[in-house]
Amino acid sequence: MSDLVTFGETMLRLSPAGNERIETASEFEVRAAGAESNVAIAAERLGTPSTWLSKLPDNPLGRRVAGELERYGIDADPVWTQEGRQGTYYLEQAGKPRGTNVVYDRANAAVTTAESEEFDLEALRNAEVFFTSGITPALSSTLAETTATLLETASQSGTTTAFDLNYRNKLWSPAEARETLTALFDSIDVLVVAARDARHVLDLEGDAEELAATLGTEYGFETVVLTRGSAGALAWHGGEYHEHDAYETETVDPIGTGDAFTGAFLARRIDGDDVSRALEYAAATAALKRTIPGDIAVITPDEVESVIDEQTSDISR
Ligand SMILES: O=C(O)C(=O)C[C@H](O)[C@H](O)COP(=O)(O)O
Repeated sequence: MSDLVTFGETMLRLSPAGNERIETASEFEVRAAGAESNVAIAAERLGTPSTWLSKLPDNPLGRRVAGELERYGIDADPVWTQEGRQGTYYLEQAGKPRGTNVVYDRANAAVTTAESEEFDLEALRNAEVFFTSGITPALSSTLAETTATLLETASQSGTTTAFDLNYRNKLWSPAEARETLTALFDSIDVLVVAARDARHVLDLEGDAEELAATLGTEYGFETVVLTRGSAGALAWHGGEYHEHDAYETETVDPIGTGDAFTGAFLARRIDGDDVSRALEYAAATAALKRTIPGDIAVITPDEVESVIDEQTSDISR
């Protein structure tokens, strides 16, 4: 039985080798990548047994995804189907002035037809925390309904529900996202949201404390975690604020930073840490993730502790 159950799409991520452009690249690195499996793996690596629920095409591409996720020790428990595609995304990483670009190829992915009856709802009811993100309901109207049903099912059974707003501009408009996502808020206990999305998507104003408190009181969340990139994170919990700076990091691959942060935060909350300590852990895990290629936080608890204790060095020998 897993303490954390997550639900969402995992794609194959294809990135040109050696900083080539997508247009001209002849070699692509292939990795599994998806917000909800990234969160499950980060939590699992920190000692929280985790299950990822999804739907994959029963073909070599789907098996490529499941095989990679299993390697990290999570219970990858997808529904297998003969219909639908394996979603992919192409990632071209670049610094200023170009910036990183993502090209999605995920229409009609197998997961877009996933309905709640296809999943083991007992796993969800027995979990400590159920997690999904704002990407999932953006993928199809069926998935928007399934996301709502799974959140309600978990919530009604006393499972804590956690949600990362994860706004993706290439999937829907802020107004569409606001309408769909705010309708889910009633069944969500813990909201993680980037400060820019709180402003841009949820249409809120104010500084970080005002944004978090407005969300907490207006929607009745137990905890709101506002992420602010290199400016750190702020949490509102039961009317109190907790803040943590971002740790210094040399970025090799920024993708998956938010998921690593959330996976670590949930793992530590499940383990009984208070919000401040969980934030510290989350910030350290996020900093480590940025030093690792791929979406996935391949980290250990000792490494996270070392970042917190500032005992990291250039060479360990
Ligand atoms: O499904 C999508 O559209 C995704 O974007 C999957 C992403 O690779 C991760 O969710 C990384 O997101 P961050 O942790 O915010 O960097």
